[in-house]
Amino acid sequence: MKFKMFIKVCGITDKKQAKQIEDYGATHIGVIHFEKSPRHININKIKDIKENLQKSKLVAVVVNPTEDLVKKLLDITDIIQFHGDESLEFIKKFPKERVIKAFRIKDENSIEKIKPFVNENYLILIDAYSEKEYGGTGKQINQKLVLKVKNLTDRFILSGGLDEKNVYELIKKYKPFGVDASSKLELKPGIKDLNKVKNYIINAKKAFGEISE
Ligand SMILES: O=C(O)c1ccccc1N[C@@H]1O[C@H](COP(=O)(O)O)[C@@H](O)[C@H]1O
Repeated sequence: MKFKMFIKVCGITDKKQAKQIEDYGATHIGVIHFEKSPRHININKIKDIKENLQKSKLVAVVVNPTEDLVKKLLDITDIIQFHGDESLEFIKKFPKERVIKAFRIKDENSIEKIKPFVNENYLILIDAYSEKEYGGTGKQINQKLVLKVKNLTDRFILSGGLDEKNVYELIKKYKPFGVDASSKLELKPGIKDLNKVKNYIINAKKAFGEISE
């Protein structure tokens, strides 16, 4: 299925919240399967969330997983978001249309690492770099580096510190293929503030021209 726009809300741990966020119009719902994250949920909880969704795609976020784990997650979700240091060789083992490769953008060298994936037409996501955590930090990427990614490809998902207040402006500025937000929309890790989520989705839809301003 092709999406006209890509609006993802990540770090969901509760099936009722997942359904509500789908009803607000998110095209993608993200769950974290990484034990070191405060948003980690197990396979059974992921299945529960998937069963409760109708229109949106379920994305499993993983960090340096084994091949077996990815296969297990592909059976119960739609897309795998590789958010660690996975090699191109490793992610080539899985169907390209079901893969998002995330990059934590620190400096020019980070941009170089993206190139082979862009050349092979992978859908990429860019997030801010943190020394301590792999993601979900609420930090934004340096502007100049976002523009360098933009020079490489238009087909990228912008992430890192997005919320209901900045998403409109950031979409207008960088014209990404899609957006993704997590920690800035939370009441506490794993639990979303649904008002913020609703406004984030409305503002993203306005910026993508999906609804009138
Ligand atoms: O959210 C997490 O805990 C997490 C853990 C490990 C890898 C990725 C994680 N989240 C991803 O981080 C980005 C940005 O999040 P934020 O909006 O800045 O909080 C997003 O793609 C999440 O999927």
